[in-house]
Formats: sequence, structure tokens, C-alpha cells
Amino acid sequence: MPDETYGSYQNEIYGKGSLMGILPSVTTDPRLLEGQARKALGERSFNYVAGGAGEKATMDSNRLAFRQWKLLPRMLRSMDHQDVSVKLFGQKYNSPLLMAPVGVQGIFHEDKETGLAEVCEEVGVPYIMSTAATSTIEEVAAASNNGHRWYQLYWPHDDEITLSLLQRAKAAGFTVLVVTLDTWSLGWRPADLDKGYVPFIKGVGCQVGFSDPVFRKKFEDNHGCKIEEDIVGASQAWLNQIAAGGAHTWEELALLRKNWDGPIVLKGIQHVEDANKALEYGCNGIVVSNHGGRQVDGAIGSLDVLPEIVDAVGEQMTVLFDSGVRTGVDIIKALALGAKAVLVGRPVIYGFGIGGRDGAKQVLKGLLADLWQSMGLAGIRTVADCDRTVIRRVQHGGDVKAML
Ligand SMILES: Cc1cc2nc3c(=O)[nH]c(=O)nc-3n(C[C@H](O)[C@H](O)[C@H](O)COP(=O)(O)O)c2cc1C
Ligand SMILES: O=C(O)C(=O)c1ccccc1
Repeated sequence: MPDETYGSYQNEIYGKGSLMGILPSVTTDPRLLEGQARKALGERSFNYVAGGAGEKATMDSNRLAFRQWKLLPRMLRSMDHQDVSVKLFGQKYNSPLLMAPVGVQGIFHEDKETGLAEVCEEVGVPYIMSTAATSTIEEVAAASNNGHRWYQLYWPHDDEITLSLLQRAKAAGFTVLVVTLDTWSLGWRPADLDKGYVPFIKGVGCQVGFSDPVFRKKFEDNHGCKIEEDIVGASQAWLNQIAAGGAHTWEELALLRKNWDGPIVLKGIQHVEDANKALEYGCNGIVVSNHGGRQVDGAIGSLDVLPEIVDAVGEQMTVLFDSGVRTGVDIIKALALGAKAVLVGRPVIYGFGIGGRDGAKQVLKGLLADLWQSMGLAGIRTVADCDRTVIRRVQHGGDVKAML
């Protein structure tokens, strides 16, 4: 049962820490988390999650963008009825935090997607499942149980396969479709390129495709053998569907709109004109995101474009945010600039790599407790109260290296 106040994790750590000598096994310091994960994970898995495109300039920009906004805390306000719940697409959620879709979770811990989905249900955070998963749609749904789950589509080029994935996601209780637009091909990622590391080449992260009846039949018809008899060939065929072979177009969104009854959210929007187009093409929301700086190096910091996008479409559609969120105060800043909720990727995966289910749970609970504490101490009672009056932009951005 999720703790709906989220204040108690701090008490849990202080209480148990001082009374029983039990300390958290995953650091609560956002500056130390990546280093702890580096020690726990194999080199290639660590490089994969921590890596970014090019010289990581966009990863830096993501953090610097946060540093340029400061809170203006208010005092002597009763926080007796503090509430961090939000409503997204007519559904109430306990907090404005969502688990970002992250591929190949099985390379970070054997608990894989099913374990993380279970944890998300326990802490009350919606789990967004990636198409590049090491578990099937149906396995994740079973593990997520009564938890909120959204499905992230890497959009196959073959429409029949796309329709099959949508049908499976719907049947498995995924309520929101998140269509990622910025990764129709992998970015230029030196850390992976130098080690020749692509987990999918040997079928890792292809479980959604390999378990899909339409993809299976087409593969067998075209290759004259079963997937299990040619894993490398099947991996290539799956990758050609979801992460190679060119970008889709705005016009093609009609297929998704026609075949998905629930909300459709476009992930990877960084330009006001694209936000306007998302609206024009009948989408219900967007994630302002640069994929955590993993795709276009030198792209603008994600938080830097949030205000103008919110000004353009925030009244008509749900604007979500990700890329660079590391603390509770980061969440407050994104909300203050108009995001309705935020997605977090790497920090949770670091915790997951360090301690599987338990490690991921510590990170998620920590973020929620930090959000709760910081909102309260800043005098912000509800997410609705978290508007542009609670922050101010300053010129001195701080040293991003001190943070990362
Ligand atoms: C290891 C890794 C794998 C990812 N895989 C996916 C994916 O399969 N689908 C997707 O839409 N985004 C994927 N992302 C991007 C995240 O959803 C999110 O946009 C990004 O991690 C946010 O930035 P943050 O890590 O700074 O929080 C991935 C990110 C990482 C770090
Ligand atoms: O690595 C990523 O960022 C990502 O989004 C991805 C893309 C294809 C397969 C797995 C993950």
C-alpha cells in the first residue's frame, strides 16, 4: 500500500538509523549515486545507463537549466493538509512522479522490468514500460498488478506489428500510450561505441518483439526458421522495426490515433512548433524531453524550453517533463514552470543496479520524501500552488560539475 503522505521515509531513515544503527544501503546524496552505481554495475551496463550523446553537453545543459532557477520559500503557512497528488488525463495519481521508460532493464539487475514494475506499484508511482524491454508486455502487466502502467511505444515500421503491440498493451491494462519520437535511431554515444556495446544484438531487450505473434509469424515466413534458431537475425529484424529504418511522420500518427482509445502522449518534444503539431494531430499530451541528453548532443537543456512550450499548449494538453531531474526540488521547479508531472530515469536505474527492487525503492521513496519535505519547507501546500510565483531565474547558475 503506497504511503500517501511521503513524509515518512525521512523519519524511517532517521528513526531506524539512530535507534537501530540501520543506514540506507543506497546513498541519499544525488551527487554520490552515480558513483555508487558505477561500483555495483558491470562496466558496459554502467556506461550504457550513465552515457550520453557526444561530449555530454546536453546532459550538462539539463543540469545547468535547473541550477538557473531558485525557489523563494515562504514561512508561517500551515502545512497540515499538504497534498502532492495530481490528476492526469482524468485519473488521480498520488504524486507528480512517474518512472521513465528505460530499455533493457535486465542488464542492470536480474529483477528486470517485472521487479521494477512491482516496486512502482508498492510506492504508488506509475510504471512506463519500454518497448525495448527484457520482459514481455504481459509479464510486466502481471507484476505491476493493480499499479498504474503506461506503455511506451518504439513505433514499428510495419503497421500490422504496431497494431499488435497496441492491442496487447490495451489488453494488458496499460492506460496511456507514450510514443517516443526522438530515438528512431540511436544517438552518437561514444561510451557504447568504443566498447561496441549494443545489448539488443543478441536478443537482449527484444522480448516484446520476440513474444509478439505478428512479428514471430512474419519473421518465420521471411527467414524460414523460428526466432530461437536465429537470435542474431531476429534481433536485427526487430531493431529494424523499432530503432532503424528512418523516422515516422506527423501524418502517420493517424494510425495510432485511430487504434488507441486512451490518451496519447508524444515523448521527446523540444520545440514549440512540434508541441503545436502534437495538438493539431490529436494527441493528448507531450513529454518535454531530450532523452536525458542521449540523442542530440548540443541540444538545448530540456528545462530551458519548458516555459515556452507550456505557454503555447499548456492550457490545451498535458505537458509532462523529463531530462535531468535528480532531486525533489528539481521536481518542484519543473512543476512551477508548468509541467503537470515529471519522469525520472537514471537515478532509479542506479538504485536498481545497486540493489535491485530494494535499491530502486529507496531511490523512489527518497525522491518522494525529498519532494514532500522541500515543498512543505518552501511553503507550497499543493501541486496547484506550485506556479511561477515560487521560483525566480538567476544569472549565476552554479558549477554543474559539483552536481554530476
Ligand atoms: C539506459 C536508458 C535507457 C532508456 N531507454 C528508453 C526507452 O526505451 N524508451 C524511451 O522512451 N526512453 C528511454 N530512455 C530515456 C528516458 O525515458 C528519459 O527520457 C531519460 O532517462 C530522462 O533523463 P534522466 O535519465 O536524466 O532522468 C532511456 C534512458 C536511459 C538512461
Ligand atoms: O538507450 C536508450 O536511450 C533508448 O532509448 C533505447 C533505444 C533502443 C533500445 C533500447 C533503449
